[in-house]
Amino acid sequence: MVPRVGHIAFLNVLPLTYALAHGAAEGLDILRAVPAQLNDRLEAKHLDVSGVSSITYAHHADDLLILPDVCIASDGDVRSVLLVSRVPAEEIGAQRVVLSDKSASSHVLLKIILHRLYDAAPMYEVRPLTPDDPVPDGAAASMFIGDDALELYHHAPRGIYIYDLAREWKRLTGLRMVFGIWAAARSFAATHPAALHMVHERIAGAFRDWERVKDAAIGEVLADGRFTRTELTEYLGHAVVWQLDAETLEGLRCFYRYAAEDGFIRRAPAIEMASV
Ligand SMILES: C=C(O[C@@H]1C=C(C(=O)O)C=C[C@H]1O)C(=O)O
Repeated sequence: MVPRVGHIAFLNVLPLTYALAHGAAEGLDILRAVPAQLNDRLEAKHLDVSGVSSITYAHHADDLLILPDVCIASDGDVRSVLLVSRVPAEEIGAQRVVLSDKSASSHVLLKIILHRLYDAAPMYEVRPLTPDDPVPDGAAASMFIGDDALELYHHAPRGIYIYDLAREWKRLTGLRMVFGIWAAARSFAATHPAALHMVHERIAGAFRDWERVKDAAIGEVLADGRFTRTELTEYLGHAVVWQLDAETLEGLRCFYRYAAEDGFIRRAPAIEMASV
């Protein structure tokens, strides 16, 4: 049996991208896609294990288990999850806000932040977005994630207000924000424990190896000229946090609690980890 594994096609998981390109993909069937697509594929049982949005687990906790040790989080500024606005956030009110169609967790995060910190209740619309046209006509603001957001962070258009949503979350809660997790289908975990162990070890091992390979890994992605070495070094392992430890789990529990309180999920799920 060849495990079907979803891989997030963003720089925020470069340690794993690098490992997969250097041997760790052997014996795995890898699907590379943005989080929203991987969420759908894991929910539809077309994948056995995947990097997904943390909010996906809250919607499907009966079918999924969280993999221990690894996640995509930040402790304050993350740089790649942004509200990009024509007006200060205090003035968004009931105007239109466009949400990136690549995301799911950050939709809920933005709604929590705008509701709790800025007393706003916008009309939300999910659409594809591009950094060339950061706030489409007719909208007051938009929300970007991933490499496009990181590009806007480093090349903010004139006259546009940029809010780092992980910084806003830290201001609201004092906690870390967990955007992404790795989840396994419960049915796969029950029937293929050895394969699950192998997949988890490949993923966790990639992040353990990061210090050793990071200069080479960053070197490989510099060629497209989108980011500098300094930008990527600061982003990977400083802004982005990959350890799913007790402190990070506290942030995840709080995210689920607020999401439930504000009506975006039915209830905060108990966090159940896969045994690997
Ligand atoms: C920090 C990030 O976290 C991501 C944001 C996600 C979401 O909003 O659903 C899901 C997975 C992560 O890749 C990012 O993409 O920049």
